[in-house]
Amino acid sequence: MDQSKEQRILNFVLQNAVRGDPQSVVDTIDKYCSQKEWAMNVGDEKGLILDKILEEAKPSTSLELGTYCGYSAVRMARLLKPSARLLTIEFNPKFAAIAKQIIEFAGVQEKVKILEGPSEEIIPQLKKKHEVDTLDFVFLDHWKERYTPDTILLQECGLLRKGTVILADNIICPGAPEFINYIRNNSHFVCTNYPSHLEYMKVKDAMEKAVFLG
Ligand SMILES: CCNc1ncnc2c1ncn2[C@@H]1O[C@H](/C=C/CNC(=O)c2cc(-c3ccc(F)cc3)cc(O)c2O)[C@@H](O)[C@H]1O
Ligand SMILES: [Mg+2]
Repeated sequence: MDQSKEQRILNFVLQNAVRGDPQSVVDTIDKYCSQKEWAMNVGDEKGLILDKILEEAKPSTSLELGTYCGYSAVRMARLLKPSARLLTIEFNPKFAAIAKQIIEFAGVQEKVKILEGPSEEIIPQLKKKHEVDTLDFVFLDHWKERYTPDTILLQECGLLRKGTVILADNIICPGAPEFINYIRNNSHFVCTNYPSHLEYMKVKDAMEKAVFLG
């Protein structure tokens, strides 16, 4: 049975990146996906926006929706302080298995916990089962039509606090129009748009930051 693109990305990392060096893992995935096979990682250009917003937030507890191969999990974990934690939710077991190996190869497995399953099931378990109090940072990069329901679910579960930063990928491409309409018209959030480009392409994209006001 021939390999999947995600398995080819994993193999390229195992053969070309430096074990224990998260920056080399990020750079190696970007190299593969810009030169060999496109993949839906947040990428290097939007990755720098993610880096800056994450560093400003200095989060202790972060959540990512949509792990995929673990590129953004490694990218974020490399900037977190030693005691900080990143929980990342992925419901495709094949992608979760790839991400686990990439996260371990990068040496950030102490900071990152992959929660396998659909976000709508796992989010309500975060407080009791995963000992989360409130979230300092949330990265939305899963199915775009799920950004709004999951943001509402996070609020309903009491996981947002005054100042929680939510950052959403793909506001233009593929687009999340329903989320943008919801979040920009919600007086409990202050929104900022960050124009950029689709990963590894010249196509326009953007990220949206929404800070919860409580
Ligand atoms: C059911 C909702 N709950 C979920 N719970 C847990 N994991 C979920 C969930 N949804 C999706 N996932 C996972 O998140 C990932 C999905 C991400 C969806 N992302 C995109 O569609 C996407 C797509 C593009 C894109 C842009 C231009 C194109 F021409 C083609 C594709 C670019 C991006 O940056 C993207 O993020 C997968 O790993 C999937 O298994
Ligand atoms: Mg994306």
